Amino acid sequence: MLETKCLNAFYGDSHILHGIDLKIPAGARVALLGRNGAGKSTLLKSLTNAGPTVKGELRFNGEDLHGLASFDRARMGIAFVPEDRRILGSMSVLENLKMAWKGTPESRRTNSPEEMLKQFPMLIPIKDRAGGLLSGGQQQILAMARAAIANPTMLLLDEPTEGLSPLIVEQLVQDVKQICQRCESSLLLCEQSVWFSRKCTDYVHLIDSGRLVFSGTWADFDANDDVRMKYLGVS
Ligand SMILES: Nc1ncnc2c1ncn2[C@@H]1O[C@H](COP(=O)(O)OP(=O)(O)OP(=O)(O)O)[C@@H](O)[C@H]1O
Repeated sequence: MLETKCLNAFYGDSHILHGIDLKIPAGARVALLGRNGAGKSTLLKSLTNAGPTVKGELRFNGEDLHGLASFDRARMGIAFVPEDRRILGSMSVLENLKMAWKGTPESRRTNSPEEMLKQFPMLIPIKDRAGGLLSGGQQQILAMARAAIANPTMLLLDEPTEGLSPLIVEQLVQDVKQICQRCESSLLLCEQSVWFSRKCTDYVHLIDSGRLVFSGTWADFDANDDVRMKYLGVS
C-alpha cells in the first residue's frame, strides 16, 4: 500500500502540491488525470525523491519513505518510468536491459534481459539497435521492459502515451496490464488520455493546481459531467 497524508511539494519557494491524500492498496490500478502543469509529474517525483522538497506523510507498505534515496525506493519495489523515458541513447536495446538488470538487487530480479525480450516481442527485431535511434513508441516499450525487470510492486508511469501513435498506444495497454498481472503490481498512471487511463485502471483521481479535486470509480467519473468539463475540458 502506498499512502500519502497531507503531502506538500515545493520547488524552491514554489509550492506545487497542496495537501495530497492518496491511498493505493496493493494490486490497485489507479489513474491520475490532469491538465498540463496540474502537478502530475511533481507527485511522481515526490514519491521517488526525484526533485521536489516534500513535506507530509509518505509511506510504502507502512514504511516511512522520507530520507530514502531514489534507488532505495526502487529496491523496495517502486519502479518509475519518467515522461522522458531516460533510455541510454548510445547503448543497444539489449544493453539498456542489461544495465537495468545489473542495477537491480538479486532479490528483485525475475527474468534475464533475454527473457524480457520474449515478454516484449516488439523489442526482438531491434535488440541491437541503439536506444537513441528508436522511435518514441519503441523507447516507451523499452522503458516498460526496463521497469519490469525489477519485478515492481508499485509501478509509476508518467504520461506514457505522449506523442505515440494509436497502434502503439493499444500495444501499451496490453504491456501495462501484463506487467501489473505478472508482478502483481499496483499502478499509478499519470495521464492526459482518458481512453488509455480507462483501459488500464479501475479508479481515477483528478488533480488541478496541485490539489486533488475528484476521486472515484470510472462510473463516478462518467456520471460527473461538471468535473470532466471543468478540469479536463471534455464532455
Ligand atoms: N523543476 C521545476 N522547478 C520549478 N517549477 C517546476 C519544476 N517542474 C515543474 N514545475 C512547475 O510545477 C507545476 C506542476 O508541473 P508538473 O510537471 O508536475 O505538471 P504536470 O501535471 O506533470 O504537467 P505536464 O503534463 O505538462 O507534464 C507547473 O507549474 C510547473 O511549471
